[in-house]
Order: sequence, then structure tokens, then C-alpha cells
Amino acid sequence: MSGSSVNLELREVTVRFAGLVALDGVSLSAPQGRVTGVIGPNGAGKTTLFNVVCGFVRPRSGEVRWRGRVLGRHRPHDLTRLGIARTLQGLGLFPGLTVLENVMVGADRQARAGFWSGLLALPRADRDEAALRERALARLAELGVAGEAARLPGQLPYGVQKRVALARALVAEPDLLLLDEPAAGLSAAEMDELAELIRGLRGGPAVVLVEHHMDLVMNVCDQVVVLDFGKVIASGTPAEVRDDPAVLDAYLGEEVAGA
Ligand SMILES: Nc1ncnc2c1ncn2[C@@H]1O[C@H](COP(=O)(O)OP(=O)(O)OP(=O)(O)O)[C@@H](O)[C@H]1O
Repeated sequence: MSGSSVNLELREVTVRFAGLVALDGVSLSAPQGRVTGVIGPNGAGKTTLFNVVCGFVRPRSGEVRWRGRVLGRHRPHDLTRLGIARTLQGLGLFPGLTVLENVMVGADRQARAGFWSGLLALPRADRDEAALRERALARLAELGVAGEAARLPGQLPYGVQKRVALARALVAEPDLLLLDEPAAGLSAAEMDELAELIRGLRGGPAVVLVEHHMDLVMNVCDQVVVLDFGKVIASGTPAEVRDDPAVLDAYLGEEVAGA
């Protein structure tokens, strides 16, 4: 990780649910401009890790540091202000809003106020709304779906909807992008396109990718952290992790999608 500033850092994070230790002294860092994969068998603690970063779950002990400061009391609604965006396991798109409106909703709070005022046709919001619309269209164009801006999500193939969800996460220009199983439900061809899109994010935000599809992880990640029963059992480059006996052991008996 030398040469890049570390944006997200977990230090000895432990999360307990009743008697169950979901994360057990987990430390990891996700540098800016790089893609960090978090993998592990079912129940390993991957989603819990995202939930801690997003403020849905408070750790019993340990620290989450973001841009060098401890994130102690943040809540999910603080994320945009903090420069953090997350895509959900599902799509999370609003079915009654157009693709463009869905992406505009992902922008920062100030701009969003402009968006809602814009919907109410308040003149002072016109300029904000136009700027936001332009940014949203630019993100859609980068992801190759600007032509669908006026359509409703339900009218579009799943892979296209996924791109819209990614555009929504990117419109606020986050410094940290959390991708929660983005390949779920995609065809092989759509997954190749997704890999291309994620690789295209290199050099931008810190990207943390939780994913079951090993081939995607191995293709797009600069570094991979492997969790098993809440503990980090391996970390390193995709090649280092792939050949690690502890990782092979952890996955023994697991059906690894795409492996
Ligand atoms: N809110 C909760 N209350 C109680 N136990 C929970 C809660 N959330 C997660 N767990 C448990 O914590 C452990 C880690 O779960 P988590 O969802 O983080 O794993 P995961 O690696 O994301 O799994 P998967 O790959 O199946 O999504 C599991 O044993 C799970 O049952």
C-alpha cells in the first residue's frame, strides 16, 4: 500500500451479536485509488463489516478510521456528507422515479434539496437542479446508460438497472465506494462488463468490494482480505490469497461461485 494514502482503516474491530462473534479483531485498510476485495465463506462477517463502516452496527471494540479520523457516532444518513457511498445487494432503485431521477437522488444533501425544490418548480432551485441533472447524466453516460435516462427502472434489464444503481452511488463523487455483491444476478457477459466498470474506477475512490464470485474478485481487486468466522485469515494480492492454504481450507466444502 505504499505510495497511496489510506482512506479507510479498521483497527481490531470486534462485533458481537448476543453470543456470536461476527467480527473478531478485524484490521484492514483500503487505500484510495485501489480496489480492495473482502471475501469469505457464508457467515464470515462480510456484510457485518460493511454495516460497521456505514454506521448500521456499532463495534464492541476497535476503531473505524476514515481519512485519519475515528468514525464513532456516524449514522447511515451521514454517509454522503462523509464522502461514502454504498450499493446494496439488491438494487434499491425507486420504481416510480425515472433512471435520471434515481441517480439525482444519490447526490449530496444540498443538491438533493435542489432536486426536491426543483420538483416543486421553485425558481431559485433551477440552477442547482440543472447542475445536478448534468452531473447525473454524465455518470449515466460514463456507465453507458444515458440513453435510458427517461425510462423507469422496471422497464430495463437487470444488468442495466445495476449500472443505474452504480451511477447513483457515483454521482456524489464519493471517496469511498462500498460495493455489496454487485455481481449477484448478472449474466456472464454482464459480469465481464461490470469487471470493466470496476477496473475503470481505479485511481478514483477507495473501492471495497464484497463478492462471492471469485473470478470477478481475482480480476478486479488490487488486494484481497479473506474473512472466516469473523477473523482475517489471509490478505494480499489476488494471487497470494488464491494460493494460501488457509483460504483453500476455509472454502473447502463451500461452493464457490465462479471458481
Ligand atoms: N443482526 C444480527 N443479529 C444476529 N446475528 C447476526 C446479525 N447479523 C449477522 N449475524 C450473524 O453474524 C455472522 C456474520 O454474518 P454476515 O452477514 O456478516 O456474514 P457474511 O459473510 O456477509 O455472509 P453471507 O456471505 O452469507 O452474506 C453470521 O453468523 C450471521 O448469522
